[in-house]
Amino acid sequence: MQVEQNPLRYALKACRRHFWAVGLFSGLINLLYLAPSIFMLQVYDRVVPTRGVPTLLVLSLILAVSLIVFALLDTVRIRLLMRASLRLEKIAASNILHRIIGTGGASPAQRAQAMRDFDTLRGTLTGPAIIALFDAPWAPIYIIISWLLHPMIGMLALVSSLLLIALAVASDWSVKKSVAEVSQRTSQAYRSQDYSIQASEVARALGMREAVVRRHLSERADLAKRQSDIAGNSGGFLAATKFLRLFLQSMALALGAYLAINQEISAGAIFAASLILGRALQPVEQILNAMKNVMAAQNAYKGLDHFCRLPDVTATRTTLPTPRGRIEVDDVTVRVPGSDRVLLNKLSFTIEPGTIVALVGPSGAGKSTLLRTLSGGVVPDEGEVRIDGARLSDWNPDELGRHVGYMPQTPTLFPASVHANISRFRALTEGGGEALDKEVLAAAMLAGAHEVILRFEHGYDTRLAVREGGGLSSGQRQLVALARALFGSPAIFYLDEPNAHLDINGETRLIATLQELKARGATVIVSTHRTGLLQAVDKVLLLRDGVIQVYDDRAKVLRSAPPPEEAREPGQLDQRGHAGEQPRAQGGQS
Ligand SMILES: Nc1ncnc2c1ncn2[C@@H]1O[C@H](COP(=O)(O)OP(=O)(O)OP(=O)(O)O)[C@@H](O)[C@H]1O
Repeated sequence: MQVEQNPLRYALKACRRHFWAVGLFSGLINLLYLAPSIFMLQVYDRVVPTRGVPTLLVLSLILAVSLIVFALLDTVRIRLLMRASLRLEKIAASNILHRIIGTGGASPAQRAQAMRDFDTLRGTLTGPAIIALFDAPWAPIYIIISWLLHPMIGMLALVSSLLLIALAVASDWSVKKSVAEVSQRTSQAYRSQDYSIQASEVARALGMREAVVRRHLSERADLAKRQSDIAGNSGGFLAATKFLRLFLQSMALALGAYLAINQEISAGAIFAASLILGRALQPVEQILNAMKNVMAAQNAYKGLDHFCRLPDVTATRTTLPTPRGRIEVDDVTVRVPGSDRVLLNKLSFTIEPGTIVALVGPSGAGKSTLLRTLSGGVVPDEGEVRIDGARLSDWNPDELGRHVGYMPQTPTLFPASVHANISRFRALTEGGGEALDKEVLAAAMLAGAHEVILRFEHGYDTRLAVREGGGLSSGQRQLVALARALFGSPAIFYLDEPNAHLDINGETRLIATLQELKARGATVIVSTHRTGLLQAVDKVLLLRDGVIQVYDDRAKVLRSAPPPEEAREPGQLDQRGHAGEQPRAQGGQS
């Protein structure tokens, strides 16, 4: 039997029993809905003509019991749907979150949308839309009963149902495209608004507030216009449906009266016909009322189903031994997603375990892209990266991540304590304790971050704020990120400009850290624009426009004299990776 890879479909399949039960209960509920109509029929046709009070009592009792059972079944039906919603959360949420956090094949926007889509679907499972959908298939019962009352009443019920269904389909068809467009634009607008909130300080400082507000206002005005167009359109259909339902219900009464005058049906059947027809048309009206939710759920399902077709990042892989740190890059090409623009062009090189390599080159050369590719953040379009002979895709990402110390150019710390950040949230998966504290301290000390952290308001327990920078200076963030990279003594390090915000003391300390890593036999690739770090490295890899210009021993690269026409700041590497006269002094560590 083929195992379902798509977590959404798998979870929905796992809820199949709930849905079958809800379907069955819906059938019983809809049968019991007939009780008041039958009661009315009996009262008019049996009780009134015979003046049978005992019969009335018995009928009232039967009606009361039927309605109590009806209410109980309705409660159970809602509970079943709630359970299905919880089950969906239990089965699929973890896998979807893993994909959102762990997949490289989707844009940030798609990933942000995926969980919202999932919540929309879960919400729909407990809302009125789903009840209407489950009631709709039972509408034929009412048509059959109407037919039993009289074929003409049955015909009226059938035609009325078809009319209302046609209206529902037309309504769906007329707004479907705009609803999908508006929901996409709404999420884009929220994202761009979030971004502006983050960048509001810059906007204020540069006098851009008015312009930024105008930009969002025009986005909002466009959205509001589209939303009101949709609401107007759907409102028209809804009003037409209400009119038709009330009119047809009265027509059923009129037809009943006509048939009664001709003595084709009883007096009680007149009212029963009207009630039953009303009930037959109700689900269609309910669906139209809940159309917005139904469409949102449809779009959410489509989006999420598409997202869940991306490769499963939770797939189990064979555990490989701790890597020694041999990195092979074989013919790796990386392009801008969805474009032909090449960022890294057929790169091939090998780094032996225990080697420290400086990655240099002008801005935009592709250094960060290369480090992101090595760390698995970017999947190459061609070629492959191997660690100790195994392709990156053969490693379990979490297991390999434990042996990797990656420090991105923007430190990206999480809004949690400094301790939790450095320990990579290890306490959540393996529990905290003294051993973990020791490891955190060791990493912070090796990074030269210990004294800096002790000066924070609550030391290692200082919580980073949920805002850009988390309340730390750039240099402090970089030190904490370096400590996080060093945590757990990894075998491989990818450090992206770790000295960009460090003062001269910080840089000296970083050189000592690199030397310590070398002594431990770690493999390090460190990108830098400054000459200071070069004294601690074995090799230099010069990248320009995504192509390797030079990859050789440090001594050889530095021996070749810089061309006189390329003037540069002292301490700054030139475009060919050549060093200036002296390291550039930085301001005090912030
Ligand atoms: N997601 C992306 N989409 C489009 N272009 C990208 C993307 N990521 C990087 N680039 C482009 O790739 C090129 C290399 O960028 P990268 O950040 O790797 O350079 P870098 O050598 O690290 O530069 P710097 O020294 O300034 O940090 C740049 O031209 C950049 O515009």
